[in-house]
Parts: sequence; C-alpha cells; structure tokens
Amino acid sequence: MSRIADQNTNQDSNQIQVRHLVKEYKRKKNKGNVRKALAGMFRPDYEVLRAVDNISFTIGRGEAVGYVGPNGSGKSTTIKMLCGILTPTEGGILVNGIVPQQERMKNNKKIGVVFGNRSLLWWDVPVIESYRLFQRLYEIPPNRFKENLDRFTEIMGIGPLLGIPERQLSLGQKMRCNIAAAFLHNPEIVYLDEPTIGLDSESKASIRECIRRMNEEEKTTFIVTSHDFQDIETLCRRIILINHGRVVVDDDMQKVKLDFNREKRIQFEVDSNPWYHKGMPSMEGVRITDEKPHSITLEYDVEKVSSIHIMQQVSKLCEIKDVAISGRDIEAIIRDIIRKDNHSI
Ligand SMILES: Nc1ncnc2c1ncn2[C@@H]1O[C@H](COP(=O)(O)OP(=O)(O)OP(=O)(O)O)[C@@H](O)[C@H]1O
Repeated sequence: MSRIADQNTNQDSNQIQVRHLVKEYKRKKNKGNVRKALAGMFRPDYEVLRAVDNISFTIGRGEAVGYVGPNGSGKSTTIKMLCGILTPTEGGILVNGIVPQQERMKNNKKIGVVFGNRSLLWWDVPVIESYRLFQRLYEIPPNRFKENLDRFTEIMGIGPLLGIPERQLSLGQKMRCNIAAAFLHNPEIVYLDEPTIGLDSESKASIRECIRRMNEEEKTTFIVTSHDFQDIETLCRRIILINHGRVVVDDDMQKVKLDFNREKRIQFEVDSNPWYHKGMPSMEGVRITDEKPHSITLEYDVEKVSSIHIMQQVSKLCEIKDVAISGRDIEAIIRDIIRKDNHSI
C-alpha cells in the first residue's frame, strides 16, 4: 500500500487531520422471512457494521482530493463525520484545529457541503430567497454577499434561475444552484459528495470548471467523492481509495497511474497483417487482443518488453502505416486495485 498521508507536504498540512477513524452502525438483523421479521419487531436482534475501519489521513490547505471507492465502501460516512453530522465511534478528526462534532456552527462557517442526492435549498421558495436565508445564517456581510452572488451566478450561469423555486428546476439546474449556494460564504473547505451524479456533460463541465477555479484562485480545499472518474481526473491531484472502510491507496494521481499502469496497448494499422488467421508467435509479455486483415492490437507489460521492441518485430513482417499507444485509464486501474484488495481479504 502506498501512502503520503502522514508525510509533511509543503502546504499547511494540518487543515484536516483524521486519526484512526472508525464508524460503526448498529442495525437490525435481516430475519430472512416474514414470520421471523414480525417476531424481530418485538425482540430485535442487532448487528454491528463497521462502515469506516481505522482510517487516517492529513489534508493540506488548497489540496483537491478524490475520495473514491466502490458502493458502500464508507465514503459518505467519512464525509458526514468530517462535516460534523455523524460522530465517530472511535478515532479523532480535527478540521482547522477544531473537532467538527463539538463545534458544529464554527465548523459550518468554514465549510461548504454538497451532497449530490440532497439539496441545500428550500423546495418551494425562489432560489434567491434560499440564498438570502444562507446570508443570514452564515452572517455574510451585504457587500460580500452581493460580490459572491454575482460571481457564482456568472460562473454557474444561473442568472435566469434565481427567481424560480427549486421544485421547478431540472436536476442539472438544481445542482448548479446548490454548488453556488455552497460557495456564498467563502468556505475554506468544500466537501462534494457525487456533485455531478445524473447530470449531462455541459452541466458536469460547468461544475468542474467552478471547482477548478475556486481551487486555483481561492486555494479552497476540496474533497470530492464521485463514481465519475472524469470528475476525479480533472479536479484532483491526489486520490484516496477506500475499500471496505479502509484506505487502500493514498497517493498522487499521476504516481498511481505510473505505478499501477504496467499494461499498455499498442495498435498498428498495417498494409497486410502477417498473423491474420495464423496466430502470433509467442513474445514474452505480449498478447494479441484483436486482429483484422489490416490492423493488429496488442497488450504488453511495460516491465517485460518495450514498445520499440514490439514495433521492430512487427515492422520486420509488414509495413506499418500508423501506430497508437495507450495506457489504461484511472478507472480501470482503480477497478484492478479493488479486485486485488478483495482477493487479499
Ligand atoms: N445510517 C446508516 N445505518 C446503517 N448502516 C449504514 C447507514 N449509512 C450507511 N450505512 C452502511 O455503511 C456502509 C457505508 O455506507 P456509505 O454510504 O458510507 O458508502 P459509500 O462509499 O458512500 O457508498 P456509495 O458509493 O454507494 O454512495 C454501507 O454498507 C451502508 O449500508
């Protein structure tokens, strides 16, 4: 397992500190059939589920971290504890030097939170009225409120939506209004849990652009959970991968790509494929994945064989018209790491 969590970065490494964090949920056991379920209503039998299992990391000011993992791995539970919504079973959290659960309001003033499946806005009042309520709640001075409102209305393209109640907005419009709401009080840290879920590519792009700008221009710290790896790749320099409530990888995104990307793919367009219907002679670390009369696709292990060597072998037998080399994307890499981790449990 690779970790940078406890290394000192050259940023303020103390903004978020998570130490040996555990969250257990107590829930009623599934009784299996209706008769047992009815009996269980009177004599409930409980089981304990460890959703977060001894997680530690440190996040510095201005970092943008992708917090990823399969369904049910404990991402939202972690985010809720960081926000102070849930209390840890064991372990500790310090955000800007305070314990979020103990000083909820003080913590709330410095953070912004967006849960993709839950709205921050009031359902039946115009969006601008929800924003005005936030202004009062977070005690945002009028000048700053106006400045931020103008800025985020422009960035998120929500000018025409401000007078409309949330219930009349589309999913993408709602999410853009929610993202703007999360930024109105100049939060130092923003937690985004599935911020682009169910959105079209244009809405996704404007949300990513807003996050990227806030991270670059304001040095806002971001923790983003998403199953959309384009979110993670475009926004985050660091990735924390969790599986079954434990940290499996905590590292720089580019390093993860290099370390776990041993397999590459090389595609040749050729005048005539010499191995078509005949099979390819064995070459260590190379396997053929697709072959047509005028093209050959091979996958190879970069630690066993070089692309140059493969090109030399192919060019001895036919004329190469074009060649393209590609690595696996981060999503495929993460899938592989999780598969291996599941086997090792
Ligand atoms: N309130 C709760 N009571 C009991 N169990 C819960 C509760 N909330 C979550 N869980 C369980 O805790 C585990 C972790 O859930 P969590 O929502 O943190 O996962 P996640 O990684 O965010 O998943 P997803 O990607 O599906 O959103 C799951 O097994 C879930 O069923």
